Amino acid sequence: MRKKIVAGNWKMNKTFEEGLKLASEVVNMVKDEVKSDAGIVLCPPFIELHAVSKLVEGSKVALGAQNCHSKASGAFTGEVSVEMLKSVGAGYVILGHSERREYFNESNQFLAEKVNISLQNGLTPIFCCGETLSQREKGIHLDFVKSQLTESLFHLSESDFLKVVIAYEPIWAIGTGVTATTAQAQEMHAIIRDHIKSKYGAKVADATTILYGGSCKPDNAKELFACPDVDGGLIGGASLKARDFVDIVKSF
Ligand SMILES: O=C[C@H](O)COP(=O)(O)O
Repeated sequence: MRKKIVAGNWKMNKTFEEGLKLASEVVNMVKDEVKSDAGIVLCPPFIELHAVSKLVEGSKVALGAQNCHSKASGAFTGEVSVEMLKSVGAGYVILGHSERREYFNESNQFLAEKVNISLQNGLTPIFCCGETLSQREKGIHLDFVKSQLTESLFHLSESDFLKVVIAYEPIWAIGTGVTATTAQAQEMHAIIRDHIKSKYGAKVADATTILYGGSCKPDNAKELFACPDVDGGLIGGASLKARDFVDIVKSF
């Protein structure tokens, strides 16, 4: 049985105090209300990672970063390495989010380097993929997403690939309030799984966790998570409210 996961990507939101308050609320609600063994991951901004790691210690909640550098260390002003992330207790790192692809020109090849260094240091990449509205309208969305996976992940050995979590995030659904329909989400998730199968075989494809992201909220999470190939969510806006985030976690 593959792992179910709900990860909250806070993006560039919450001051230090606000972040600690949100994390505490999530930890307390999870303790009282969540009975499932779904993975729960909080991905705050870098400056909150250390303090949030203390708050989640001993709970069901794991910690993730929103990015890392592709090199181990060195003269890269303003950047954060995987070793630093590990040292503050991060277990996951979001890579290839469409916002980083768009605003920081991150290419599939560059992301492959980040995937490699994350895996070498024991961090689980949450690798994001997804198409624009115009790609979908042109009917090239399925091939586009497949190429993102091929170019950033398919050089990995089977054992390394098995450590990666994939997040399908249609760009047109991110922060827009427009969610993919269950049919659209299921179609792409099945295509992704099939693409993995063509490279690594059915056993690996079946074991790969594929999350959905894009305006996922408490009122649509249940139907999205009920899709056979949707294994949870990468949540943006709704992860900024503890009640909403935990309600999404409870949607399995
Ligand atoms: O990483 C999260 C996604 O970009 C989804 O964001 P959203 O839930 O605000 O649409």
